[in-house]
Amino acid sequence: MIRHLAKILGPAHRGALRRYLAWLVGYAVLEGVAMACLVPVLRAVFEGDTGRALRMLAVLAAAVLATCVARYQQAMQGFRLALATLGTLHERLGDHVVKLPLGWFTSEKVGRLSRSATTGTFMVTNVFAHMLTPAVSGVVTPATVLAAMLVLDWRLGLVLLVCAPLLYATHRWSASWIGRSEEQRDAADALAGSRVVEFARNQRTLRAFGRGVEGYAPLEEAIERRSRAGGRMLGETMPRLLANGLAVQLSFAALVAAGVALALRDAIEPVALVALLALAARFVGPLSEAAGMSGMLRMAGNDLRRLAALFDERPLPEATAKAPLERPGEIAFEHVTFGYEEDAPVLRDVSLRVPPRTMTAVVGASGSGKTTLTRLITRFFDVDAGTVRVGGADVRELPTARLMDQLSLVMQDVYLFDDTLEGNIRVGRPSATDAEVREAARLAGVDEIVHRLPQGWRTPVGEGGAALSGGERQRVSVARAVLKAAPVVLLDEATAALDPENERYVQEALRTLMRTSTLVVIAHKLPTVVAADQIVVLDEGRIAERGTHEELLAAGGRYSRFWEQRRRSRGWRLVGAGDPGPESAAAPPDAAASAPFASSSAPGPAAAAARSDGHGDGSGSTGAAR
Ligand SMILES: Nc1ncnc2c1ncn2[C@@H]1O[C@H](COP(=O)(O)OP(=O)(O)OP(=O)(O)O)[C@@H](O)[C@H]1O
Repeated sequence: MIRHLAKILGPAHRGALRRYLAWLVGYAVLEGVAMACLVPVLRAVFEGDTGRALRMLAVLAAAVLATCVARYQQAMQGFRLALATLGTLHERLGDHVVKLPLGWFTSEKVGRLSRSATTGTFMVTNVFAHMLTPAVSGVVTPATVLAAMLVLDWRLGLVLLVCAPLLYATHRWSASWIGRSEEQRDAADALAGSRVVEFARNQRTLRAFGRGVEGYAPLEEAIERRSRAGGRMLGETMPRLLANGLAVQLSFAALVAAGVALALRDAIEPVALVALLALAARFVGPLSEAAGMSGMLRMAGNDLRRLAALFDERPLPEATAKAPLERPGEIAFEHVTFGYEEDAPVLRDVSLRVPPRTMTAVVGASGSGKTTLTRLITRFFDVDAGTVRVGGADVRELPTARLMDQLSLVMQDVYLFDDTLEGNIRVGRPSATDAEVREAARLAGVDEIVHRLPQGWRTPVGEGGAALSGGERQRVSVARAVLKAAPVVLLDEATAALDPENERYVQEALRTLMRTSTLVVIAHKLPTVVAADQIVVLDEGRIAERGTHEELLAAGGRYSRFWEQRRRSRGWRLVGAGDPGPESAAAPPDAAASAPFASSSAPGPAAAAARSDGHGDGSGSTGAAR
């Protein structure tokens, strides 16, 4: 836990952390010493030695005072560290994640980051403010009491020493069980909470399908799991708490038995025995307090581990020297092999040159590696073998900012900031003039949206662009790319989801972009594929074919087979899976035609393509296969 805290706080607070821990340990030792001082005081009182009693009382008072000072110091330093965490952790997290490769930002990892930035930060502050003190004094104070006992009466100290491993083992055993079951109950609580939110969020869908609360299995299951976890926690906690108590009682009984045996043989004075037993009773107090916090401590430990793991994520090596961009706008893949997992290449020995100001359409079945190809250009990940070049320079030798200056991205999942329409386009080039922003918007067809919106350019688009349709968001994204005018534009042509009007604007903007930029398009639409200067057909991570539309048709290979399929698909219709007849057609004939390279191996679950003559083979797939 301490190691994780040091990592989370960063080098700037390591000194403060060390000082805090020193005060904390000092406090726990002093607490034990103060308890031990009680023994000589009681002895002197019972023996009627007032002078010695007063002297020992003064020592006890000094020990108590020192304990108070140490307690105050460690509490203040703990609060200061908690405040420092609150003040700087988000900034440190931000500084760190901004250096991580873009490929790191999967939805799962972003979700984890968001949890760590909220509950994790809260937990770190809580650890300093409330948890570390009982956790440390639960070990250090009993150890000090034991040492004092050995000094004051080695025989009773020895009995305690023999009992200590039993107490420690029982404590660890029960704490880990209690912690685990509290953790499970907490996880079940969190799951039930998120299911309720999900249930509320999806009311429209659920009601549309006539599903009430009693019919929503994930929520029912989560509630059931939560009550099971609660019951299990009770069932598992009680016997372990009892076992813990029993170990304490047994140890105490052993100590009393040994003390009485010694007293009967006059080997110890009854007064001293009472005082030592009082000290022994203090031995178990901090242990019990730490045991009571075991669940919280375990959960805090998990949160700290997750936060520390975030700081362990390593950025890709950043180039310091600027490699010259000798061939601006050119992209080259030289024998590139890459896989997300070891020994599972997704791209295999890919070599490709995209000349400046040309358009390359990348096509291929779902999972063939099209998106991965574009991710390597943006250096989301580093290649396993070979080289990816942008503007003639190895992307690994370009500082991130310089590489990003060369690229514009228009991807499927367009994210708009909770800002005005204008502000969202300006993201493409913050220094652009108003006239340039308007021109980019006009080219991408955004001005047409502006006229319809109540506050025109100043209309807020809502978080994530919620106030706009998917097609409109895509147009804003294209406008950003037009405004940025980067030498290379990477575009995932998600136009399968666009209506004809949106699609027309996007196609027009593509033509504009082609005049100034190199375009690499993950193509879904035939007009894009046909207009491309070169078409790259990917098949299981390899370039299966490359050439112009005419060249590939003439070659009579995979591309021409897809083309032929498209040609025949003019008479196809989309029917629901399991639907017996072609007459329940759901899409216009050219819906299938727009996705010539949708997967033939994995047709979409919701729709299967069938020829209108009833001989469907599924290979036409859906237009929205991506
Ligand atoms: N972040 C990731 N981690 C692990 N595997 C991944 C990741 N992204 C993609 N893959 C896998 O890599 C392979 C290629 O994926 P990629 O997205 O490049 O294909 P694609 O041709 O773009 O497919 P689609 O047309 O369906 O989007 C697939 O098998 C996919 O499951």
